[in-house]
Amino acid sequence: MAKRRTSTKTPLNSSDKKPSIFAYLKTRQAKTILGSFLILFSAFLCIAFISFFFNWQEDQSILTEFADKTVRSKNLLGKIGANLSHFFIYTGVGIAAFILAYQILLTGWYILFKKKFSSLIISWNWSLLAMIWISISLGFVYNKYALLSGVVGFEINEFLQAFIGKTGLVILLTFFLIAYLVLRYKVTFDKHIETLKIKREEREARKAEEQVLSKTAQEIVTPPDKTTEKIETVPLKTDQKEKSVVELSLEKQQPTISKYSDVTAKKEEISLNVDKTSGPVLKTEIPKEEEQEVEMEVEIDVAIGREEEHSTENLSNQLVKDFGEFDPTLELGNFKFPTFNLLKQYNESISIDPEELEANKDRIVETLKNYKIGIAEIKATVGPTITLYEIVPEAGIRISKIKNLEDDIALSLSALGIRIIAPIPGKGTIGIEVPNKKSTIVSMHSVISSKKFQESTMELPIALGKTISNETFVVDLAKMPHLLMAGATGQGKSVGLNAVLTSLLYKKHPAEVKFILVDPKKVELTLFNKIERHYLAKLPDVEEAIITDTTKVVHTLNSLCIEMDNRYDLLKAAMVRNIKEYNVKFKQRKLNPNEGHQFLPYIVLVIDEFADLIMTAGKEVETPIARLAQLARAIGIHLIVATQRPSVNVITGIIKANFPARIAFRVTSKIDSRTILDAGGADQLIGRGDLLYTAGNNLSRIQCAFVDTPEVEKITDFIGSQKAYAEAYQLPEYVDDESGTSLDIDISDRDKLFKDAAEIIVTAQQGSASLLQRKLKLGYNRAGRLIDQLEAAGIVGGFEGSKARQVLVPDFIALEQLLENEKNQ
Ligand SMILES: Nc1ncnc2c1ncn2[C@@H]1O[C@H](COP(=O)(O)OP(=O)(O)OP(=O)(O)O)[C@@H](O)[C@H]1O
Repeated sequence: MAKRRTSTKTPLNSSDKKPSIFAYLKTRQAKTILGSFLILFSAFLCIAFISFFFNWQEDQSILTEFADKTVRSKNLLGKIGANLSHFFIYTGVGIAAFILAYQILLTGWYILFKKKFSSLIISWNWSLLAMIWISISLGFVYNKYALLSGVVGFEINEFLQAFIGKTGLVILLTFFLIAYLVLRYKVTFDKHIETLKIKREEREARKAEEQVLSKTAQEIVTPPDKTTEKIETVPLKTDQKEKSVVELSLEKQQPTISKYSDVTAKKEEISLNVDKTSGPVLKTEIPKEEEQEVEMEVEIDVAIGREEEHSTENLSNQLVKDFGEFDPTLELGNFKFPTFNLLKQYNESISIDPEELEANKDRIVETLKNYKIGIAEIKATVGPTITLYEIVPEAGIRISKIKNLEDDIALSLSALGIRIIAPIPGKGTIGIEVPNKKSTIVSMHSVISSKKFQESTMELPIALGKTISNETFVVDLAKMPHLLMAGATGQGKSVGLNAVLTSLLYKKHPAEVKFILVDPKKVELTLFNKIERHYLAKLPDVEEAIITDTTKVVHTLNSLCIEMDNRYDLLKAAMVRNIKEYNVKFKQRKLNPNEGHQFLPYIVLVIDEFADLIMTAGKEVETPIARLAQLARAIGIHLIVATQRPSVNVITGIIKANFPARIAFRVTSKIDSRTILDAGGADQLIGRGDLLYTAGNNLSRIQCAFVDTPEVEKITDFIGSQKAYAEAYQLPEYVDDESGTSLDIDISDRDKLFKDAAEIIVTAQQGSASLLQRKLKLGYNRAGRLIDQLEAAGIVGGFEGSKARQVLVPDFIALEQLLENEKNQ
């Protein structure tokens, strides 16, 4: 039985293995060689053809003696020229063979200058038809000269005349000529009549214009005392008149300057109305700028022509112009983000107790003195729960010496949670973190309302809490790209998870992010049920969006893998590298939704109590998690995995390797700290949200923001009360081995679209459900069922993991036979 999976295989893969000769033929060099060859070959043919017309009779006798060196041909291009010409002209299509030479020249030109081949193919088709028509027509008109029509034209002529007679042949040839002109050059009778009409109107307009011009010229030329009658009665030819206007106006323009300007004004008017044929009359008079204007008009026409080539680009631009960029939030356009007042505010001003600071400083200095470590300088930075004492040791003191004294210093300060950082990276000082006697709560309100968070442009910003210097600490989950959270029970893990989710709820629209929540403890994340139709994603036909059951977790993880494969297919089709670029392209309407493209929300999978899952499901959970962790970053699937038990059999090597971002709350042993962070330190935290964060390099000590259950409830109520989507975001269906459909599917039980599906699969030679989904516009379930039925019928092979199934039927005929045989059984 088979799992239904979406394939990631594409036809492109096959092209990777093409022999290198094909790859070489696509190179510029090969194209230059081929293009040049064809152009020269066309010249060769032309010369041979022309020479053939003069020497064909003499050369006819030597055609059979091709191999004989002593026999010479009269053709300029020798025996090859004579033979080729004989073949194409005499036995071929006669004089029309020149069209062939022209087409070869055109092909060479197209190859050389990278033109589109589609128009070349059209040109070839038309040329072949023209060659046959010309050859038949010439055969009909000059049937005595076989050279003009060639044997082809002559024979077809004879044949047609025997059936339809001479008159019939004339009618037939005329019909083909009309059809050719109409189809190829779009010539129609009404168009022709219209052109004639326009031409007549133009002629009349020109006459009128000439009359105006000659009249005006006469006004300038003829002194007031002269009569105009004489000039009017002398009929002049158009060009004569043009000349006279030009010459006269140049000579005699001085006396009446005002009139001259009148003339130019009139001429300008005319120039706007008359057609291009009247251009020359005015050209000598038009000032240079006006000429440029006329030229510019032509250039504009050319530019429009060029734009049409980029039709997809234009279409998307046009769509964006007409409808604006695609707005994924439009369906929930009135959605309101939760307000700050839903979050509690605490007194968060850090109280500095100078006595405490002084006492701690004295103790540190004294302890170090006991070990003969002198201090040159000491500086304190007071944070919400911790104060950092930065020490600059006296010259000559080895840092490793201080590092080794960590436990002794902690003992003499008699305080829990002391951590020594020697040296502080990038600072050259040694840090000693000492917990404050009175810690300050870092509220979610303070971090969410901070400028840093509000103004962040991150994809998935998370306000984790505050640093030791009381700065809000914001990180991007999209960059992490997965997060591992661990800590002993009661140290603030659940609060931390809520802080992460709250951050995203305050910053991301339901269209932009979806959560998959796995909560084996069944109590921690239940509040998020209220925002199921806004923010949650779930498997189809599953009631509860929050997953508590191990089997469902396995199904969901595998379904996420399918979603991942699907998304990679979409990214590949869109030719982008990641979800961000994909969504930008989609918003710009450059991706067609009819081809399966859609706006992709980020998916955040949160697993609370990962240890529990690993204990019950082991590899079944670990494998898809590892796969997702390795591959899902580019397509916007991010994992947050939390566990109480940070032992190596829970946080295995493969998982750790793919979770570079880690958060450690307080743990009970150094070993646990090492398991989580690959470093000590988490065992020295003070709990209650005190955490160490690493993204693969430095450790940062953060006080996690505190958000309690009533606050989360208020936020989810606020969101839940707003208009939601019809249903939660649907993940692809996953059918595992046990629940898979039987392969003995009865022929009568087959889907209506079975035959269509079989034809699609056989044509594409690719057995994938997603192909059927796209082509037949089906849901995943139905496409999956069809694939099962195709497998049962022996049309596609079995399930092969992430690869597309093999197609077992090579072509249509074999498919027809197979289906026919089935019916007869
Ligand atoms: N950031 C914080 N600031 C202040 N107090 C906190 C913070 N985080 C947790 N606490 C305190 O610690 C208690 C336990 O926190 P939380 O429930 O998150 O622990 P946990 O690690 O999830 O425990 P478990 O694993 O048993 O669920 C909270 O009830 C709260 O009083």
